[in-house]
Amino acid sequence: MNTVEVRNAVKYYGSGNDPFMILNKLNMTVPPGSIYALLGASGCGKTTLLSCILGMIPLDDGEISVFGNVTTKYATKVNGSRIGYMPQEMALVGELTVKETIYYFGKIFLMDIDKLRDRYDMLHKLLELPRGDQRIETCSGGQKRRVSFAAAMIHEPDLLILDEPTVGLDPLLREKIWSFMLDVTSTSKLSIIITTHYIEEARQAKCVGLMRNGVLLAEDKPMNIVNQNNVENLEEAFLALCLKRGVSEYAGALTYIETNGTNNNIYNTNNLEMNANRKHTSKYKNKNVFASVSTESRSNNLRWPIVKTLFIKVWTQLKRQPAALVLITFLPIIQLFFFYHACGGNPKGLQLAIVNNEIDDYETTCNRSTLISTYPHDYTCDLHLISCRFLDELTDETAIKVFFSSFDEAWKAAKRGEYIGIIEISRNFTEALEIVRKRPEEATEGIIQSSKIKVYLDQADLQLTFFLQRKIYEVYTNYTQNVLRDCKMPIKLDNIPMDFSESLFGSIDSDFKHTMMPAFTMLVVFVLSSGLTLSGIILERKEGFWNRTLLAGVSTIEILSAYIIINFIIVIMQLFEVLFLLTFIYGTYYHGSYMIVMMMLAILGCSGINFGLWISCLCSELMQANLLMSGITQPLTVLSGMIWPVEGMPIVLRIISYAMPTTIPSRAMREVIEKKYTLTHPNVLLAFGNLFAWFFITLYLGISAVKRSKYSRNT
Ligand SMILES: Nc1ncnc2c1ncn2[C@@H]1O[C@H](COP(=O)(O)OP(=O)(O)OP(=O)(O)O)[C@@H](O)[C@H]1O
Repeated sequence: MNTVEVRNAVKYYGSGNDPFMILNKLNMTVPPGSIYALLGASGCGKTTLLSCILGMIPLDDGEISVFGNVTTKYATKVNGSRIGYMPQEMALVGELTVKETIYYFGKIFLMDIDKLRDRYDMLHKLLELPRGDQRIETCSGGQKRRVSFAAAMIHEPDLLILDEPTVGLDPLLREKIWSFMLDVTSTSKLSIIITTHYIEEARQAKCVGLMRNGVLLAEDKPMNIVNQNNVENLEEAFLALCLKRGVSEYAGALTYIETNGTNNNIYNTNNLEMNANRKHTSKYKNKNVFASVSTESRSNNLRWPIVKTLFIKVWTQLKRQPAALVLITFLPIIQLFFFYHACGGNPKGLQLAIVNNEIDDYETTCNRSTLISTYPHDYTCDLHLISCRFLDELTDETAIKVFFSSFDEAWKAAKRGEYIGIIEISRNFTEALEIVRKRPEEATEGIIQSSKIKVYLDQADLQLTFFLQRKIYEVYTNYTQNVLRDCKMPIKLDNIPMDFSESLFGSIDSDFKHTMMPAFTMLVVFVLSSGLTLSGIILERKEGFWNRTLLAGVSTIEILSAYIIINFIIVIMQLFEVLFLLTFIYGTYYHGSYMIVMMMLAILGCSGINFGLWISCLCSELMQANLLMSGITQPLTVLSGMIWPVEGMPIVLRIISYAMPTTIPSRAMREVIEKKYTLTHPNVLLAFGNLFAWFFITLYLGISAVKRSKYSRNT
């Protein structure tokens, strides 16, 4: 039985309307115990063919069998441990050492530790590997290639697929590797498929396949090919074969021609005709009906030794990136620190232009005597230059007063942006107020207007305007209440017949940041856990390590488990940090249950992990994923009700907002904290419903996306 047989393999790349043929009814046979050298110009489809054999990408038509397992519509499974694969790119993890890398592969193949040690020592010597404790990121290109080769060989596979293993190696080492391969293939059933650009080194192979335009021009012993073409060496034979075929480089330049599918070995230029028409109407076009052989995980269950190996690998990677570790540890604290100190504080240093027409000079006129309203000797309560009293209440805490002698001047200065507003008091302010207070029947419209303090505020900055309105109102209330108190009148007589002194929940002087804190904390937890997951997975997929691990027979779920466990630990650590900071450093008052808050944040963190998983499958580049996450974070923030109450949004946005994982849960979290709501309260139950829905939906999206794009496209 041949180790690999490829029959009439057809493979296209490109979109449905513009497919580009890479394999054109290609046939290939790899006998057991042999080295098969696949030669061909760059871009002719060698890697594509190997990927099809490995089951990383499906054929559009044809059949591949590996160890006699023929592909069908549903991929035939081959035990991953029977195959060793060295991809063209390094597909190694920079943070691991040489020894850790090779041991990693040994362990995911569940090798016995003594055997693993022996194999490592043997390969270390044979391949002249760098020191075992040297990190991969510090190895040269050639050293990395040798480590990658050793990793593919460590478990003594039956089939070794090597994509250009000897590039960048010195001739002596190349020779050493070839003699090793010749030795093992002659003494065992090991078959090796090797692609190489060094045509002459392929001389040593038992069989050579010369590939061009999506077909094998020839497949035979090197000497036979040389002899049949009456040339001196393989290079000349390849040239001669190419000249017979024509000049076009790619299979895509050919029109698909049906053949009888039996041209197994030797080139056949007659049954494939050149055609300038690149597009074609093949009945197989983009059908992807045949999946090729795919390596199989050796068990459907989670194998804990493998999960442990994967976990150790992710953890080692993490701890060897100090910057990432510091960020992961301190980012939530940093974000909360900025939030806590930047939000909710009272604006300071605002300047108000004051035009007090009642007095000429505030400093000299408004003194202790003008601040007195009652005269105990005759028990009267006559107001005197009462504007002084109002302005005395208006302290720098609210705004810095800058006096102007005319309204015009103040207006111009405010228009120049020098002042946030103007307060204007009329010339006969006290008199007018006395009339309104004591003889309201005499109060004309003019008198009423004069009795008012006019405030002009810059409405361009609404936050500041609202702040000042509130503060000026407080100043006014203090001022009237003090006057009433001096006059021995009930202070409740101040002019708004409403009392906001009692608060239903929370403190009357509740800080704005306390209101925003739950939504902000939730956003931090969700976005950080997503970001952490997606960056780890995208990098792993991009570097090809993901594919390599899958091809070793590890299941996607096992890889994901390691990520999920490690990210879950990080999320929990971050939660403790956040709660510690909020409770002990910032003294956020927690009346309610810590446990409920922790549970909410933990479920949200897990949803974030799932969400990151999903995004990592949608984007192949980290930059794309980061942009997408930024795009998602912005509406998540705006719609969370943190910046503006959800009740103020249009109905459609309100619905979207309530469906977000941060709106209802953050509201419930605030209610747990301030109103001591328990798990049985409908709002808390609703929040848990929302969080669990997010958890399960994102889990489904994440896992199904990972399964759909099992192998990353970057290899
Ligand atoms: N995912 C893809 N989508 C579209 N085209 C692709 C894809 N992967 C490869 N190709 C194209 O298919 C052709 C064959 O690529 P492949 O990597 O198989 O060539 P190769 O013979 O291995 O080249 P090299 O020796 O340089 O590695 C190339 O033209 C390449 O650009």
